[in-house]
Amino acid sequence: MTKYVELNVRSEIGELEGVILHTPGAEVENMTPENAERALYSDILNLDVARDEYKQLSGVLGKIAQTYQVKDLLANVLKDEKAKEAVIDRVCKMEPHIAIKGNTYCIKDYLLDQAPTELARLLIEGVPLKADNLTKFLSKERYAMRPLHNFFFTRDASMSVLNEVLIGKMANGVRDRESLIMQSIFDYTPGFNTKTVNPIDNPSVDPNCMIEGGDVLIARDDILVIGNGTRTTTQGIDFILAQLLSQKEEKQRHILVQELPSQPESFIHLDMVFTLLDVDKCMVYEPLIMRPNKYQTVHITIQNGKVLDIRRENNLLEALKKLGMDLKPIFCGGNGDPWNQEREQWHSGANFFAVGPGKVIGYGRNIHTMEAMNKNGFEILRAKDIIRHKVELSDYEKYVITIEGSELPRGGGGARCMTMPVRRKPVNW
Ligand SMILES: NC(=[NH2+])NCCC[C@H](N)C(=O)O
Repeated sequence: MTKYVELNVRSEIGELEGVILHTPGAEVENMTPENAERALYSDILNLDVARDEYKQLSGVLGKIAQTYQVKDLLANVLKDEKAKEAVIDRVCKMEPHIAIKGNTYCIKDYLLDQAPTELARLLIEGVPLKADNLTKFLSKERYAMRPLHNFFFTRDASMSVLNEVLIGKMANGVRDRESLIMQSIFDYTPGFNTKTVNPIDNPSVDPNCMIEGGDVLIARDDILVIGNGTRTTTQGIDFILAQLLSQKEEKQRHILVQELPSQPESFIHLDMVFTLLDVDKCMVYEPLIMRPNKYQTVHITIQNGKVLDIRRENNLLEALKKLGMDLKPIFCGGNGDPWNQEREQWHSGANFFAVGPGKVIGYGRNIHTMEAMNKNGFEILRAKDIIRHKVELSDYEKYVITIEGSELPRGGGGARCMTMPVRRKPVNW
């Protein structure tokens, strides 16, 4: 029996109680160098190695919190005939070619015939095109329904914000079905006891609205820090703002917006350059977050359903400090050498996932970052040693659990990108 936790996330660092994961499957290898870019990867991946590395992440998380696999959650939803039809209808609405009778790629009936577990697999791994006529035989497409290559980055397609789930409006069509699956999971799994908000269900939403979870950080229950770049547009942030305004809360709430460069691709999300580590520490890619540059920081203050104030700030850390969050930055790639900073940022060196205040997970390969963490009081513990009981987490107060990452980062992300927390304990600020 799966033990569900009620959804509630009010910080980036509160002790983790539940998290949604997706172990990379066949979808990760279903691409060629030529279409890796279309799949949003920096390179093609070796699945065996990727899975081995991933096991370190999921193994460690399994010792700390309740973990859920997307595929299991989805299969469970699909057991209900009504839910199954609704999910397939949603998919067909988003990818109409699979539903049009007579269309070469029509697979709707085939999908409806599948048992829950198999259907869940197909929805994630894709449905290969059966070459049973000339058009299909000559088609360059290998799939009637494309694989979701990026689903192991469960962070992006849905976001737990307090006790609701904001569904991502993905910047790239290849990730759209992920959002739909996440919405279906939360809509049809009563155990999470939550409500979903999906921009596309709102008829008046701006067509340029885009929001991905890698850009949305809950610094405190009254402060959202949101990246504005290639994946989350100003219209996306305005959608979130409108949601907050509609709640008409008496308490002041804040949105801090950080503009991001569009190049290189390792800057896709805010969590690639800024993550929270502890009540008083954060990880930064220093050239972007700390140094004066053209990427602006904007502070929006909301109260009683109104925008009280909207202004530019010098930088993110100063803005947070004004709100009572005085965070000491630790530099990705260490202090000093810009090459080390660039190299380690590229391999998701700033992308930490907190399992509690001062307790985080990241890639061990980024040695300069690890050295900086260690100098700031974090013990470096290998995930492998924890899984094998060579090291007990309870013996340490502040730590980084390191996972190996030679294949996983080629997909374009790190520990935060690969985790979608559903419940955290309150933080003692
Ligand atoms: N939260 C993150 N930084 N996620 C990284 C996602 C990487 C993925 N290849 C994409 O381009 O969408």
